[in-house]
Amino acid sequence: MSDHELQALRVRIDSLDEKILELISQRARCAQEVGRIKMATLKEGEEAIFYRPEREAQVLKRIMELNKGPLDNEEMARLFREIMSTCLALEQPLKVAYLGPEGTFSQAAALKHFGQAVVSKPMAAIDEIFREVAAGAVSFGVVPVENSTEGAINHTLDSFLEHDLVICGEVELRIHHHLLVAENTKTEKISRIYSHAQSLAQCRKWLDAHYPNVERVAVSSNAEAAKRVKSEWNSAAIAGDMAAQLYGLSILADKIEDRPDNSTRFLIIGNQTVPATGDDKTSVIISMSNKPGALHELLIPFHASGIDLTRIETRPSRSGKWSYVFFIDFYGHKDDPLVRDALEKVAQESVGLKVLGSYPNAVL
Ligand SMILES: C=C(O[C@@H]1C=C(C(=O)O)C=C[C@H]1O)C(=O)O
Repeated sequence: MSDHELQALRVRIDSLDEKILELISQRARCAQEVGRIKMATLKEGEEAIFYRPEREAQVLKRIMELNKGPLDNEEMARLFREIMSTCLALEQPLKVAYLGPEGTFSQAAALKHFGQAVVSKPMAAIDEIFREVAAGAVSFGVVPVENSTEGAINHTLDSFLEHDLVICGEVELRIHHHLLVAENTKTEKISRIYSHAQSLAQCRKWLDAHYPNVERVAVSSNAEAAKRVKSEWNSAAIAGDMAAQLYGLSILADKIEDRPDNSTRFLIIGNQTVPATGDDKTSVIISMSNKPGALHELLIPFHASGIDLTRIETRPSRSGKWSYVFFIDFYGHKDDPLVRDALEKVAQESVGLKVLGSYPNAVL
């Protein structure tokens, strides 16, 4: 390519950037106007809700449908995710609590879901995230709920039994673990590997093959593991890209998770119920009396209405020895007539039914 052609393309890019700049500014002014109308139409005692998860899901889906390349749909949606996040911050910066410290996968999930313009607040434990949201100190919380290799995150499920919060969204994150070391680590003398118990479990086979005799130490988070390695010459950590960058560690072995599709699903918890988008999921907790065939009976109304269950998890109910509650997720919104019918029947059969929330199916 001649210099002349290159120069012409750069002039073209400059002119396109000017148009993009003008369009983004116009879009931001529209979002500001939406905010102004929301404030003006507020009834007495009502709190303004600027963030609309259902609307954001629709905007992203539409962009993915309209996209003709060369950027793939996910990349394009991610750019729009950031534009929306920044526009929303003009109305009101969202405060979001996640499982800290900084650099955890929970933080990565929060930023993936809400975009970089949120104010994110690290919490020390899952239960504290629930409390922070319940107290109104943050608008939303991000909590891990299941991992494709290791299954349910029981702390999160149990917290739903103790708090009255609404699930407003979900986000799935591919989890890539790396073996990380600090500058001063003697890599041939590693005698200890730190990580969160979940991550150690997700890399069990790799560790058995490569470091069978090294002590595995479970700590409160991957980021905490990364932090510790900074000051110990004989240890390594298992954590992700964010923690590696944040704590200035280098990658001794990358993508060491046993399953290549290793992913974690996170839930967004808040106080607002989310209207239907036409592509939603619902999560419920059901307690049944402890009698033979209880689970079968409970599932009949879902089956009869053709509702597609995506997950069922059992936990001790905490209200009696050997009594259980079921966490069930399914496609559909609680206001869909079919879902409403099925839930009414389930309520009749069960001891207790609690709808945790209906929310848009994860777009990104
Ligand atoms: C602009 C709005 O408010 C927020 C910003 C959005 C955006 O930038 O597209 C979308 C939904 C809301 O989170 C709206 O409700 O439409």
